[in-house]
Amino acid sequence: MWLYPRRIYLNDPTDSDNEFYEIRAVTGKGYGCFALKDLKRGTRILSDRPILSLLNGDYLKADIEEAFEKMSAEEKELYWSLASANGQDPKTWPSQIHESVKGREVLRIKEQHDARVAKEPSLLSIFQNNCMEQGKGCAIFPHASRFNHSCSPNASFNWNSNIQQETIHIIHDVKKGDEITLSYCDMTHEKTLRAWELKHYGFTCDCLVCTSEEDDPEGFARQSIARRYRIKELDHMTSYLRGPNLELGVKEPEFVKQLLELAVLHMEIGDYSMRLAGIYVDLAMACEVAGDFAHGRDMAANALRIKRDCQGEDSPDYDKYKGILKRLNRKYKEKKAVEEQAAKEKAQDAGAAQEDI
Ligand SMILES: C[S@@+](CC[C@H](N)C(=O)[O-])C[C@H]1O[C@@H](n2cnc3c(N)ncnc32)[C@H](O)[C@@H]1O
Repeated sequence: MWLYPRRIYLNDPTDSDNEFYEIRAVTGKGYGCFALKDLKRGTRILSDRPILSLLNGDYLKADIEEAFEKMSAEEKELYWSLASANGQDPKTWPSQIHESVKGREVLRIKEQHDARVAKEPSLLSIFQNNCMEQGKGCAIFPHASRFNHSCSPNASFNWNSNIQQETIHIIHDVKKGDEITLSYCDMTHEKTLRAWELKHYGFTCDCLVCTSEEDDPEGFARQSIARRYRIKELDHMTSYLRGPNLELGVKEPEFVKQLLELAVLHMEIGDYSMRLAGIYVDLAMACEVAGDFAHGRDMAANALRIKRDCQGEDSPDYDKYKGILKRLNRKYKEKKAVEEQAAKEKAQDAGAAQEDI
């Protein structure tokens, strides 16, 4: 098995050097990644090292140029082979920057705009189109950059700081030949917002969620809109009661029901992400506060499974998730033992009472 690419490829984008997927040209999308075999949820298909990293997320053109100069000749060649979203129509972008935006941010916006509408690809236009988060900064990953977008993706990406690599995991079972996709935007957002988030990549998404018939009340698109709307509504209702405020949340009669509904909606739109894992963690904690350790451990087991499937057992905080499950398991067993002991004593008392009669 060769999960970690053994080399970076030289100006040949179709050389994936990976046993799980191959890279092929896709009409209208440049290249894309296609499964070489059936892949199960949770499979890590890639661990990728950055070729260019920036420590700050608010990078300027000069930061990229400086980092580029430090790269090897091979890496530079590879960088220029990545997709660029230049050549966009300036009329489709706002022509003014709001007066509340100041200093460095003004320069940043101008530089990025110029790179997008320029005729030729540039270091910046390529960076904008391919960069992924790396801790507090961002980076270019040679292999992870080849995955196309879908608003209902079958894989997810994550910077794993423990192993200092970008990982990609399958989040829905994939059939041999299927395209493997990531979501570049927040997939829980509604269509117009998603389109805005994707705008700088210079393409219009044609995935099933974006294109299916919206007029059909029973149709996939309508259901998808309704689900995403309800997710926003439930997020709004529950967010201030979650995490550190959970003890308050548990006192709200509808809170646990709302979190459960939120979990189901995320699964229905295919969002098996860390957000879903977070909902299950809160549900586990809420059950713990309420003394319902049986359901608590089920919720904690769901959270751990999603964490493992999206990020792997070597990801940061994996042990924290495991710890929650372990603690709830222990509390469940202790409570059960106390209940069984109480039941035994009650039965003995009843027996003794019988004998007295
Ligand atoms: C990170 S790159 C992905 C790999 C790229 N297709 C390539 O050939 O290297 C992002 C670019 O891929 C293309 N792309 C990604 N997802 C797409 C989609 N769903 N529809 C059309 N183009 C897409 C766009 O050109 C976008 O700017």
